Amino acid sequence: MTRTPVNVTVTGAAGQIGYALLFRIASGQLLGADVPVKLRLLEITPALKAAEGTAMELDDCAFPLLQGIDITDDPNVAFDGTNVGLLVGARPRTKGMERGDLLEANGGIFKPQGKAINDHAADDVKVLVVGNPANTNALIAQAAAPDVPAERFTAMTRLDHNRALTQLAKKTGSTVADIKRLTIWGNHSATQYPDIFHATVAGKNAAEVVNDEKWLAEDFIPTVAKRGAAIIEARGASSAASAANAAIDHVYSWVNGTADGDWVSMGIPSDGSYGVPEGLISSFPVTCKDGKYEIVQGLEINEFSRARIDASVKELEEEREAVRGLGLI
Ligand SMILES: NC(=O)c1ccc[n+]([C@@H]2O[C@H](COP(=O)([O-])OP(=O)(O)OC[C@H]3O[C@@H](n4cnc5c(N)ncnc54)[C@H](O)[C@@H]3O)[C@@H](O)[C@H]2O)c1
Ligand SMILES: O=C(O)C[C@H](O)C(=O)O
Repeated sequence: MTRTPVNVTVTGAAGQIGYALLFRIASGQLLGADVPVKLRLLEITPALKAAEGTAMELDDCAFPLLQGIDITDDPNVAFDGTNVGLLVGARPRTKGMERGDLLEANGGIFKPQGKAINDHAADDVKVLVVGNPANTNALIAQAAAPDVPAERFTAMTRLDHNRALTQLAKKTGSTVADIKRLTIWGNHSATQYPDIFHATVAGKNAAEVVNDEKWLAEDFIPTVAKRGAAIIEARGASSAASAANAAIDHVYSWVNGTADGDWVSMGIPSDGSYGVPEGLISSFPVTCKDGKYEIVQGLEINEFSRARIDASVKELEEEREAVRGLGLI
């Protein structure tokens, strides 16, 4: 049977993450090796030509699953019939810009995009916000889309999750495939909390295998939380291929499910679980099945973890207050 193509919209398509992402989507890695896709590329007007260049290269790959590419600078066109929206394009922080300025500039992007999703996307639309500050940008887009179920708006913390997997594997002399049930809590920012207390390494409790709270507090957590800045320092540009890879992982898990006995981290609207105020888009451990995610319940949160989750959640609350003050939500 011929499958109906899935419409995937990528914003910021001419940017560096866009370049690392589009070819993987078109090759079937986002949704599955048997799922045809149509791509919609949204860019600002001056970057349309660059997006056209990328589209030419996509054509030149002759991907069997790629059934069309549209390029536009109009969010209403870009999100028309969209099933999966990857909101990558954002305003980067520039010199002299305060956090409030950044939130305001991004409000100008994510509010109209949220409205366009509300008015034009397919009923089953799933949204992943990658553009920073990702959690609060997702909140802005979600607030502008009251007709779309709130849980369809998610923010990316899978890159942090993947970073934490590798750091823990290195510390324990294992491979990432040996590690399960790791969690990123909170904001995709330096306050995030990578939690290994429920994780396992080859079936054994990771915190017990590590048995080194100093390493956890002074090495592992800051290394993961500040990895984005370390990449910028080393590369002279922010992470791109690893960010695109995490976006692929996030959507693939959401659509195709998580492995039995394991979970992933996603920034999702809180239902109040683990004391995270309802509605904040915060990272949680989730399992996915049949295109839906569920927060893993019943985890015991020790004092060490509680303080760190609370600190990151406090930052998210402050961001929410700031965008509320700007009339963005
Ligand atoms: N959540 C994460 O883990 C994570 C990881 C890496 C990067 N990021 C963030 O992802 C974003 C994109 O990163 P990048 O390296 O691709 O940046 P980039 O500057 O290379 O590309 C961004 C693109 O977005 C476009 N853009 C700007 N405003 C737009 C709008 N209104 N509509 C459509 N497109 C628009 C720009 O023209 C540009 O081509 C940044 O905000 C970055 O901080 C997030
Ligand atoms: O840290 C950044 O500013 C970029 C990105 O969010 C990352 O985590 O690599």
